[in-house]
Amino acid sequence: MGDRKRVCIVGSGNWGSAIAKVLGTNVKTLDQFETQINMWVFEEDINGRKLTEIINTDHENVKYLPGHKIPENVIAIPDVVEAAKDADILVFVIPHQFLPKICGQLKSSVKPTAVGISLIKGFNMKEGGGIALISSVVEDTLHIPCAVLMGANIADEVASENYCEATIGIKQKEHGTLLKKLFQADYFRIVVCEDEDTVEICGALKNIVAVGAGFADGLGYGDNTKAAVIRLGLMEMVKFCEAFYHGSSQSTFLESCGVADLVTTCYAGRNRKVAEAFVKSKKSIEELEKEMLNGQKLQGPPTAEEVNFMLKSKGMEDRFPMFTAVHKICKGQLPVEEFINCLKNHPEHM
Ligand SMILES: NC(=O)C1=CN([C@@H]2O[C@H](COP(=O)(O)OP(=O)(O)OC[C@H]3O[C@@H](n4cnc5c(N)ncnc54)[C@H](O)[C@@H]3O)[C@@H](O)[C@H]2O)C=CC1
Ligand SMILES: O=C(CO)COP(=O)(O)O
Repeated sequence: MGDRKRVCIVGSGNWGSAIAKVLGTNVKTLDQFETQINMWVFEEDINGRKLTEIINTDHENVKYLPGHKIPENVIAIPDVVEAAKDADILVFVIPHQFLPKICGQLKSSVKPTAVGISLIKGFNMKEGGGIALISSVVEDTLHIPCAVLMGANIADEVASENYCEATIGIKQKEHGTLLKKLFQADYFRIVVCEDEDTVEICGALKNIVAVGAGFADGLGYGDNTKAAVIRLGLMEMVKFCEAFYHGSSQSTFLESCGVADLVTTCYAGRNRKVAEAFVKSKKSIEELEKEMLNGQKLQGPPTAEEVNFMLKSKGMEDRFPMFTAVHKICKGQLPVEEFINCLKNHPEHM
């Protein structure tokens, strides 16, 4: 029993709650893990009841994943330090903009032998310029290794147990087998890949492309246009890895974290949906996020801003016309009607 690993899920939004279902179910039958999983919940009041109390009593996250039960061995805890203090495996799954603050709170309390895995899609802007991977924020702040899990994983579909795949990116091969055991289910198939940076960058960048796909939908273009947006987006993702993260393997883009996540998000994700409404309603992205997502967060627009922060500082905006146009449109610096024009002279066509 002493060797059983304790798991803590840091986050309980739409994806956090779906993954709690996967992990809570898995640990009940695996002797490598303790059967209780702590889940940190950003506390809020829902019709006079605390969300932690609702999850611990009714076993459902009624706000962020309604209609799906969370196993009763997943315990919701409102204090992140308390939730994480004995954990051997920390699963990070919160909107990326909140991660630095949470890591700051955890800084001096996580086990030095713990291992992290980030399911978070986005980057972190560095104070002195440039951007950092979310996994490296975890590693640098908590001084533990951090793997990533990315894939074509719309949370509600995973919670419904519809067959899908995901990619674990991990540099420390020795932890890969254990993490795969923890996450893999009959309907959720995992491939472990050592090209961790590329896996993570794919997950972050595809949300920018999804915003572009939503713009194309909102402007009334059809499926050929959407396919072109997806393809050019993929080319920019590949080029981004070549320019800034050496050693990417082309085959990583063929894993679930690459092409598959792009496709699912460009057809069925929240970024696509809100971007389409942005074109049709003329409201701001911020207003629409509040109106349409009931507390869930978009990762595409802030990621476009983070990427632009770096591209602009390096004078490289022209080499990434889609990433640049998405950012400028979200910020009101470019009319959305110009989106397709920005793609007509893409470096891919020169
Ligand atoms: N939802 C999905 O289908 C998928 C999401 N992801 C990624 O997983 C990450 C987490 O996404 P979701 O679980 O969907 O989150 P979400 O979009 O449901 O966000 C809501 C969560 O953020 C929390 N929150 C709100 N304000 C906060 C604050 N100030 N500090 C800390 N937390 C706060 C809320 O309590 C809630 O748990 C994101 O990076 C997302 O891109 C990845 C794959 C699928
Ligand atoms: O990352 C996702 C699917 O893998 C979810 O994308 P959205 O945040 O656009 O819903």
